[in-house]
Amino acid sequence: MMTMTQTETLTPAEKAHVLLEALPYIQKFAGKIVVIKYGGSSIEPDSGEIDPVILDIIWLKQVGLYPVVVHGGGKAINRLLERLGHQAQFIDGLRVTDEPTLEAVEMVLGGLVNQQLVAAFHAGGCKAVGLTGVDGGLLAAQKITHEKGDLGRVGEVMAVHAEPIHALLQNGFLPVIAPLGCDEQGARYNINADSAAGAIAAALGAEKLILLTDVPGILQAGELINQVTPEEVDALLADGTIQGGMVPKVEACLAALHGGAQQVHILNGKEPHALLLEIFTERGVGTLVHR
Ligand SMILES: Nc1ncnc2c1ncn2[C@@H]1O[C@H](COP(=O)(O)OP(=O)(O)O)[C@@H](O)[C@H]1O
Ligand SMILES: CC(=O)N[C@@H](CCC(=O)OP(=O)(O)O)C(=O)O
Repeated sequence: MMTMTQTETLTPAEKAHVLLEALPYIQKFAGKIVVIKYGGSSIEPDSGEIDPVILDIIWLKQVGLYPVVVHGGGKAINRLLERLGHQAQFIDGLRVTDEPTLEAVEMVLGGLVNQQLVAAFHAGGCKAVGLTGVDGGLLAAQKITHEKGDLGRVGEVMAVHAEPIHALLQNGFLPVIAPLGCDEQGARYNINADSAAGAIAAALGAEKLILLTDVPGILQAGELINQVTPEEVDALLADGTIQGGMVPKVEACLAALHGGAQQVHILNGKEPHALLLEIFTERGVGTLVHR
């Protein structure tokens, strides 16, 4: 966040310029849906300060965009599992989820992290409503079959029933969605948050999907890749440049593009106000995944 000292170094004309520079972007994006995935690696709950990411999202909403937040919480789940003496295990960035792990996942995603975020929005003067993909049948899921092993209660999104999101947006609420889902028999699943965000962005035909994480974007030999096509993503997956938690992220980007989202970005949520800089200035940050 810009401090008083920093803003005082700008002349009044420079301050006005900063505001005016945003005008065409506000005009372009007002009324449009922007799905923001807030990664567990960049969420720092209870840090004592208002999170700049929360402020940015409130700003987007205030100037007429329709943000939809999908959150992760992988690190917080790991912390709870550690306290319970349960070992966390991943295959290609997806958590192997046995029954006790599913309980921990539901407590952390549907409870702790979701409510921390909703409360933080509330403190910023923004009406947010927390829900999971189980609520209103939002995320219809089925068990994932993975070639490298049994992932247990991990689901893939088969359909998005977006009515609860539209109902909240139409009534002025910011949806804050935890990535859980269920099937028609009522079996509940742990869904990777990037995958959930990609499916939701596709279903909403979002103007943008923005994945916030703890790295500047897709890196190759330590260098940021500014723009990448689906074909280039396939090559980066095949040669092992993209691994671990970045795998579901790029797959979510491709699914969102394929499903009709207009622009897809991966940004560093720890870079102050990366969201505002990406949407409201000419300065592109992070990696743009484009057709
Ligand atoms: N090519 C790559 N570029 C950037 N990050 C990568 C790449 N390959 C693997 N990663 C890993 O992916 C991580 C981001 O995924 P993840 O830890 O799941 O974040 P989040 O919790 O924000 O979803 C990075 O911190 C990095 O360790
Ligand atoms: C199946 C699966 O891996 N689910 C994730 C859901 C949370 C998540 O994706 O959180 P981040 O975005 O912080 O990584 C998990 O259990 O960690």
